[in-house]
Amino acid sequence: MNVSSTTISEPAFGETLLSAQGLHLSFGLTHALRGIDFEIAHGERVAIMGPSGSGKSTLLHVLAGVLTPDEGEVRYGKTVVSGLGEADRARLRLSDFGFVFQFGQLIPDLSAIDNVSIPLLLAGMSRKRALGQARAWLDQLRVADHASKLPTQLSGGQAQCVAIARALVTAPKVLFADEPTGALDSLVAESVMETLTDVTHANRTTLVIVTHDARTASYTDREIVVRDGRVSSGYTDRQPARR
Ligand SMILES: Nc1ncnc2c1ncn2[C@@H]1O[C@H](COP(=O)(O)OP(=O)(O)OP(=O)(O)O)[C@@H](O)[C@H]1O
Repeated sequence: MNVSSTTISEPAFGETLLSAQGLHLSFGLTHALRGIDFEIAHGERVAIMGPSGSGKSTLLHVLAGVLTPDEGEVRYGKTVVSGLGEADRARLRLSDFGFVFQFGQLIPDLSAIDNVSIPLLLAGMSRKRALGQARAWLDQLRVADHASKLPTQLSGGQAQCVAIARALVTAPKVLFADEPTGALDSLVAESVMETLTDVTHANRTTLVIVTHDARTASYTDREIVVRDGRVSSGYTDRQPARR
């Protein structure tokens, strides 16, 4: 069972799924986004890169409908996300988007498998079924052996893989990740990125990842570089380090 109710009629693999047009956003006197345009295709894995304070996280939040731009438009399929009210954006995030953060933000008192099953239980799935699906995702993320451990008993990389499993368990169309490897040492970061890009590829999940780390970005299909709230030097297309 897929708990997500698809909000959009899904564009074909490779067609535009998410687009930003003329995005501007200020926080008081800080003009964080100063006119951002790009498109992301269904199934693409994209890294948003740039120096500290350039607007990467703000852009991710606007794309995901957490923040609304002052000017411009975010489209997800045919839906103008930036035109939706707060409640509709919250519904869209729950049904179609998944989120991973720098620190996994697992619930400390719950085992890995219970953490992963939470979104399914909240969506009304039976506990038995939710645990079965959670275990399958832990398996895909290569951490099924650690299912019964508490977050404090997991390594940083294992915890991040559990957090990714939790973000994917509802089968989101887009996974947004903000510095998912930022707290990991470089070898562990590579292993997490390899798993993350393999799993999103296998499930045809579009991946939008904010990172300032070139090695992390190298696992994606394309980089969008942001400087001073603008997309700098167009796009960098390349073959990802791993497929
Ligand atoms: N809630 C907020 N209130 C005020 N200013 C903010 C807020 N969020 C971001 N900013 C400002 O907007 C600009 C862009 O911030 P943002 O967090 O998007 O940058 P970033 O590229 O993600 O930085 P980092 O790599 O350091 O996380 C910065 O000048 C920041 O101080």
